[in-house]
Amino acid sequence: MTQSEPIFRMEGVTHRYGDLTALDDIDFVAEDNSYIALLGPSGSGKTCLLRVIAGFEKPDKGRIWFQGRDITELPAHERGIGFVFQNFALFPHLTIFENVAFGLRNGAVKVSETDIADRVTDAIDMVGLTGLEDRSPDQISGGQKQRVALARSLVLQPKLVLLDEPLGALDANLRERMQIELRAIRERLDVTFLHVTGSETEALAMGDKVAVLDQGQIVQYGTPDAIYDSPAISDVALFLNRFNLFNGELQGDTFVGPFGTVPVTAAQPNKSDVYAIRYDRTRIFSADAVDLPGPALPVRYLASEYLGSSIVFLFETKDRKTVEVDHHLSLGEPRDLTVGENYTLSWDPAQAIVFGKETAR
Ligand SMILES: Nc1ncnc2c1ncn2[C@@H]1O[C@H](COP(=O)(O)OP(=O)(O)OP(=O)(O)O)[C@@H](O)[C@H]1O
Repeated sequence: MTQSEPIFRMEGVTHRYGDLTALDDIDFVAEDNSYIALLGPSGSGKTCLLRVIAGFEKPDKGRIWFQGRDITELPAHERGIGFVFQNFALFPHLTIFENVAFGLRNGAVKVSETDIADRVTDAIDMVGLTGLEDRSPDQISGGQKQRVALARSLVLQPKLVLLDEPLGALDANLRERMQIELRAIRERLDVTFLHVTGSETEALAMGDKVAVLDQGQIVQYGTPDAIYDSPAISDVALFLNRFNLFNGELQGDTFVGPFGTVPVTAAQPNKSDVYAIRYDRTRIFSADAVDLPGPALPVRYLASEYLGSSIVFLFETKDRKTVEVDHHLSLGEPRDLTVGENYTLSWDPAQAIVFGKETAR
């Protein structure tokens, strides 16, 4: 992948629905030829952001540039930005071939029948559907419909394609396969994909970069590694679903939490005081262990779940908060635990991330 000039840029974009600010002063840049995942919880403004970029909604404030041109006032059909909807939105009365050809036949620029045939054939080949051209949408599977929707967009040779939860309607197996295919298809074309998802696993697996949206603001934008290793605020750590988060109080260079008072060397600015430690960095000790690597959190063991390459252990603190430990099986067999028994959880304090209303002194 090459990272070059941004193909797309928005500055200060705000969009309101009545009193509700769905997009709040968003600055966002998308590089040419890259896969960007847009992650956020339900209602954070993901769809609204895509609709504003596509031109289906006009922002109340701010400007949008695409391929060096200000497109803020340009209607959707003149933007040259592709859009793949979650529900595929195929025309049921048209064949697969005609569904893919639709944009070429109905676009502003007249395209010859020979060119239509060539481009549609190429696009259908690109998404691996050669041979199914004459079927109708009700004669193909969900995954194949998704590919037709993608081919219909790619045939117009856009430089930016917006995908709104493109894998949301597929079952888990197919979703994983399509994740790999979507990345492979994009890599073969000189195109940027902006892929909206509510799934942190999907965002981290697919994006060259991930933008995290929260309450209409992009709160973090970086590589999956950077987001995973250093979430900017505690809400990002929460969406990632890989951190135990403890509320408490940051007092100068100590944090007072359910594990007692522990020293803190640095804290990230946040709306509240939160201590975060990753599931896979939390370790299990017996209740009376003394030789701990760091803080001591007393817990009761609840249950475990086998996930193939790791085992997830669930515990409960005294104030009934669930705490998770991920034990990767490459580290060897985990210890035997008894449901209902007390244990101590601990971790290397250097691996914790502390968020605070005031930064640590
Ligand atoms: N047409 C509309 N009129 C009024 N409010 C709207 C409209 N569309 C969206 N909203 C509101 O704007 C906010 C952002 O909505 P949006 O659909 O962009 O969220 P989302 O992140 O895509 O959520 P989801 O993952 O559930 O689809 C929400 O609070 C939503 O209720």
